[in-house]
Amino acid sequence: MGALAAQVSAVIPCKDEADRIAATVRAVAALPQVGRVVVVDDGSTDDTSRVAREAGADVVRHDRNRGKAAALETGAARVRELERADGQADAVAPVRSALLFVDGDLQETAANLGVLTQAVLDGSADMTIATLPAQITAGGGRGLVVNLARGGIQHLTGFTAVQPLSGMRCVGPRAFDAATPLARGWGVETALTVDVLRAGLTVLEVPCELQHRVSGSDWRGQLHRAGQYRDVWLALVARGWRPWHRG
Ligand SMILES: O=c1ccn([C@@H]2O[C@H](COP(=O)(O)OP(=O)(O)O[C@H]3O[C@H](CO)[C@@H](O)[C@H](O)[C@H]3O)[C@@H](O)[C@H]2O)c(=O)[nH]1
Ligand SMILES: O=C(O)[C@H](O)COP(=O)(O)O
Repeated sequence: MGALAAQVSAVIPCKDEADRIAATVRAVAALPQVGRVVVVDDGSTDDTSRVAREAGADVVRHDRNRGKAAALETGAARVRELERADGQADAVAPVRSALLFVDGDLQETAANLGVLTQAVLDGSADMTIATLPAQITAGGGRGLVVNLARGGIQHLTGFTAVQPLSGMRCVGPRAFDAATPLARGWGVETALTVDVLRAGLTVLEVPCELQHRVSGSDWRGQLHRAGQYRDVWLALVARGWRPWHRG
């Protein structure tokens, strides 16, 4: 592994992404900054693990579905385990790489994630967050979850996030420590932003040409949003947000 590639480790949480994960893994692995790609199969009922392994990822599997935040924690722990093993082999103290959190459904567009790493590696930000362009497929949301997350983050930190739910992030070691243990489920991104800012660290949103699978307006999509709303709400309340006290 070259010096540049040792600096970033990708963690890809996945639930039933067998159709998309191979392209995502290959695109991320080809980024010159990325030294490892860890896929966490979060209790998929399809072939996600096998396909990810065949595409070249290190794969860890949850026996049952535990949610995105748990998958990210498992992936981060796996990265540190691999780093410790490397350190022992080389008889040097392990270097903690920055973590690149990547959703499994980005496919080839994950090749554009390199722009997230620069500010973290040069020390000008502790965490970067990708902002996505308009998506080719229209989504079915009304902005309820996004507005909840944006308003809560703003209230708790003063920071206005353009895309507060975006899961594509490059997280430096100090930022990850500040946000650990991660908030559960879909609350993880909102809580990461709050915790990292409250630790006095720097967060930067970076435009990134990504396309992902958007949630529709059918019952499945709305159920998904209800879960997102619950987890974001819980993460904000756990951090002291009290919407019922606002005058
Ligand atoms: O129980 C689960 C469910 C999903 N995933 C994976 O998590 C990623 C994001 O899930 P997805 O269904 O694509 O989320 P979105 O509806 O697109 O959600 C948006 O909002 C989420 C926060 O609510 C963020 O995590 C996402 O990055 C952002 O794209 C994907 O790789 C999934 O396979 C898990 O690991 N475990
Ligand atoms: O579709 C989306 O953008 C997310 O699921 C969030 O939903 P929202 O539109 O209700 O904020």
